[in-house]
Amino acid sequence: MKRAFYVGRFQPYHLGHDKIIKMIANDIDELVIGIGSAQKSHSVTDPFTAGERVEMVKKALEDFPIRTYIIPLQDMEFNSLWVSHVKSMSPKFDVAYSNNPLVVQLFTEAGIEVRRPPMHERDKYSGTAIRKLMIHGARQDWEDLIPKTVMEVIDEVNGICRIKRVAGNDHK
Ligand SMILES: Nc1ncnc2c1ncn2[C@@H]1O[C@H](COP(=O)(O)OP(=O)(O)OP(=O)(O)O)[C@@H](O)[C@H]1O
Ligand SMILES: NC(=O)c1ccc[n+]([C@@H]2O[C@H](COP(=O)(O)O)[C@@H](O)[C@H]2O)c1
Repeated sequence: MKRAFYVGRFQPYHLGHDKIIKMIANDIDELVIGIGSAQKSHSVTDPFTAGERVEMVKKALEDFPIRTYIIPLQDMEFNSLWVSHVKSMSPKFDVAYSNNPLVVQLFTEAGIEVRRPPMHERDKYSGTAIRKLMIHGARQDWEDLIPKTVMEVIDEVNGICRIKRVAGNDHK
């Protein structure tokens, strides 16, 4: 039985994440998804709470073929202690998947195997690009970039109004 770990901020969860997570599922038996920077919300770079992001991921993976665990992870001041923090919060895992250079470095130094999944249409599927469109674009500019269930979570919490307000734009 092979269990993997995948971490992201998921601000918001988008179809790039979805494609990669579904690809990872072919190689492993169970997946732990870490919701990174769990303490952050209500900002332009991190608009959604950890709870909202848990709901996004959970609903997006409703028909996922393997068992998943979703765990919120707060950031720590000490990068050198982060892997211990992750290990204490997560079910045990055998391999980590990430493209974040710091995450790759910290896991590698801790002796944990890291696999780097390919990027899927990164110009389109990027949290930063999607948040920009949410603030400055029309709904049709970004709604096809996230799963429908994620859109429903964002609507339920009035997320577009929130991100526009914290960005200082007129939210109407
Ligand atoms: N289009 C994509 N294809 C494959 N992997 C992706 C894609 N976008 C993000 N990832 C990966 O998913 C993980 C989680 O990323 P994260 O939640 O920060 O998304 P992001 O789109 O990079 O967001 P942001 O632009 O806000 O940093 C990272 O390892 C990241 O490299
Ligand atoms: N010192 C720390 O708290 C530490 C170190 C490495 C990664 N992280 C977190 O892991 C997540 C990595 O996700 P991304 O690949 O989406 O950037 C982020 O939330 C990041 O803050 C935290």
